[in-house]
Amino acid sequence: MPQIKVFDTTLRDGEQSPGVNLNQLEKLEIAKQLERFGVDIMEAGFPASSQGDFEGVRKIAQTIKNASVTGLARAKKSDIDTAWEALKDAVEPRLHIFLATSPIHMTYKLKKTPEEVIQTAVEMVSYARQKFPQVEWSAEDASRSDLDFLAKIIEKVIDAGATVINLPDTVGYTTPEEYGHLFRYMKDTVPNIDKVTLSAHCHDDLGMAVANSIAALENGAGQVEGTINGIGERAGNAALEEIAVALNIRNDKYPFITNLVLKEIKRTSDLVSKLTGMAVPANKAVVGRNAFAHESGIHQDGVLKNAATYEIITPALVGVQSNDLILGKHSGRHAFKDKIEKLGFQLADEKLTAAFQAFKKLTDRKKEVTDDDLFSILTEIQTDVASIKKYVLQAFQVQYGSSNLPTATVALTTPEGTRVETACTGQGSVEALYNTLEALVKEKVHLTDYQLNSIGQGRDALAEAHIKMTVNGTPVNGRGTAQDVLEASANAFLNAINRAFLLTNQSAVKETAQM
Ligand SMILES: CC(=O)SCCNC(=O)CCNC(=O)[C@H](O)C(C)(C)COP(=O)(O)OP(=O)(O)OC[C@H]1O[C@@H](n2cnc3c(N)ncnc32)[C@H](O)[C@@H]1OP(=O)(O)O
Ligand SMILES: CC(C)C(=O)C(=O)O
Repeated sequence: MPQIKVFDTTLRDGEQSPGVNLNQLEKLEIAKQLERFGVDIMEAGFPASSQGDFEGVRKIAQTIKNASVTGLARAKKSDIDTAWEALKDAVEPRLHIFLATSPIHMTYKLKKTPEEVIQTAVEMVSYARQKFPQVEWSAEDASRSDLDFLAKIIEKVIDAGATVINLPDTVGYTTPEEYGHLFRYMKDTVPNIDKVTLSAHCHDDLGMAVANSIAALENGAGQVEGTINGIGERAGNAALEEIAVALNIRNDKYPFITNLVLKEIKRTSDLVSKLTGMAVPANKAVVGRNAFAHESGIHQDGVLKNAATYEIITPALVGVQSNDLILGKHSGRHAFKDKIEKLGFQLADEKLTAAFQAFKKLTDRKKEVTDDDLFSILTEIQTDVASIKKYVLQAFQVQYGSSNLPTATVALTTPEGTRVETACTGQGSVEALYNTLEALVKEKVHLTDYQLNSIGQGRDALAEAHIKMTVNGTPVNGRGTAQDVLEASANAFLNAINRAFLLTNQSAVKETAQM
């Protein structure tokens, strides 16, 4: 059975989702989880696009040992040089250069003739090969490019040293039949095509990204690109977890193998959703909350008699477990450390102590502490930049009644260490709380989105709030977890402001990432 390579771009194309901004610690946590998931290549960012992206790619390149780390570059020497500085310490430095080949992109965006595009692509790939052992070249908007022009440029770029040729459906326009034909055509037409791996990269604008990716594999692609939960520019990219499970369950039809560890799917999906603030729709294939739920009587009856009547994927295959009860109130540090390592976390001593204290505090308030609860606490602590001065919630109280005006009283310590407190009203409890927090902080904030979810099930489930706001005009996300919804909301508000400090103080993230 042909082995195909899986190229994850959650940290680059996925991060291009509107409203997503990950800091370096968060990117590093996702990268470590992608390594556990078994991706062959991970695109860690676009190093020339910002100092933060450069540092994030560099840290991931230095840390990840079991996957090839790559970064994106335009067909420009300065982008390639910057990418080399970020990637040179990777186990197998790899560059991803793109240049558009469709008439509309060449004419209006690049303002280049087709001959100039060929010349630039050839020069830049050969320049990149002087540094990088692996160079992927992407013909941006390949699916709307002229087939013969595409065949010509691909042949020349391969001669210039490209090792992978990617044919993206950049705007999500193609159909499975057309996209399959594109790959077959290049296989049959380009004389030196067997020297390289062909790669598929699909967007979901018409809801066909996964089907198109699989059509490419059936027609000669040896690599498939996508993101976790299908996040990405506009309607997103092909969802890697869906491709992985489709290839596994329908191996009779799609006889390809990958290095992916399917039981890491759920955890990878949860982590990406939590850190990006992009909730997974309940009905999403493979990882949605309802993917394994059976609601109607006839289905339930069938499943009770034989689960295979209505279940083509077992929850265990993708790592969805019945929430095991875990450590309790009287558990000690050793058992706790053992458990968190099984959950895939490695915490430095200081963070381990903080995690243990948070766990103990939770056992006082919550009857059952589940793997999901622990995962949430540990992710928060692992991605906390302890060295930065920040706002800390000291205490709060909200008075709410159907016949009086909701009022919140809040006490905080400011980044300078001063305790401040005040009270404000609002139309509802959250508004009263947010008005009070806004009155206490110096920054000018504007809330643009607010979402509340529960982690796990049951009345005592932890609450998780995700918000989007602008802080002094800069868009940031915030998230907060607590047993109480209002406390989770307050934490999310302060988390957003504290994360905004990080955008202006990347060195603090760098120090913490080194711990
Ligand atoms: C299909 C994709 O997903 S491609 C990746 C898209 N991702 C991103 O754009 C996110 C990161 N981008 C950024 O931070 C910024 O756009 C930067 C730093 C890369 C560039 O910023 P700026 O220098 O301000 O340029 P801006 O983004 O406005 O315009 C892009 C320029 O790159 C050119 N360009 C676009 N693609 C390429 C390419 N593949 N190779 C060379 N030049 C290119 C455009 O023609 C334009 O050039 P011009 O200024 O001569 O008209
Ligand atoms: C850079 C390329 C591969 C891309 O993201 C696209 O074309 O969608």
